[in-house]
Amino acid sequence: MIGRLNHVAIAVPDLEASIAQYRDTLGAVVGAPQDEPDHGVTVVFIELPNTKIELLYPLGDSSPITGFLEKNPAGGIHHICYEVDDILQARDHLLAQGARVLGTGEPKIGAHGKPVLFLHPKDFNGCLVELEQV
Ligand SMILES: C[C@@H](C(=O)O)C(=O)SCCNC(=O)CCNC(=O)[C@H](O)C(C)(C)COP(=O)(O)OP(=O)(O)OC[C@H]1O[C@@H](n2cnc3c(N)ncnc32)[C@H](O)[C@@H]1OP(=O)(O)O
Ligand SMILES: [Co+2]
Repeated sequence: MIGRLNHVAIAVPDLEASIAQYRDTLGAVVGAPQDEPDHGVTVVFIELPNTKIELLYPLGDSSPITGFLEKNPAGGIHHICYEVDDILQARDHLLAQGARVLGTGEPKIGAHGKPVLFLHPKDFNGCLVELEQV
């Protein structure tokens, strides 16, 4: 059911410093910061030849990454995103398997303009999973 790795997301405490580090120290192609108010984050995509890195920084008063950054003040890997062909079919299969789909259970439009869903990290070895329909 899951396909390609779409991105690995890293929550960061200082977005400008992380942008400079990926661009100047690691020599990567770094995109412009993009506010995602529906998700409570500002994102920056870093294009790698085989996948993307998504830098995450809190946006607004109730960002879903605030608690994570409090527990991990230096930042850390926050989630991985797998591609799926049919997100509703994937969701229904996962629910039938006993996995917990976060939020309302209905896909939201993600940073690439495509439907996304999140799965509870406690159901996947402590790893928050995002699914993106491509
Ligand atoms: C724009 C879009 C895109 O790419 O298109 C995005 O990615 S938006 C990316 C941002 N959006 C999201 O993350 C949406 C989905 N996330 C959520 O609904 C939430 O962040 C939860 C994953 C449910 C966590 O919520 P919250 O921090 O309030 O819960 P909590 O502090 O009570 O945490 C419950 C337990 O889960 C653990 N926990 C929390 N966040 C975690 C993470 N990212 N990875 C692994 N474990 C995590 C906590 O340490 C805790 O474990 P212990 O009990 O053992 O201490
Ligand atoms: Co993501």
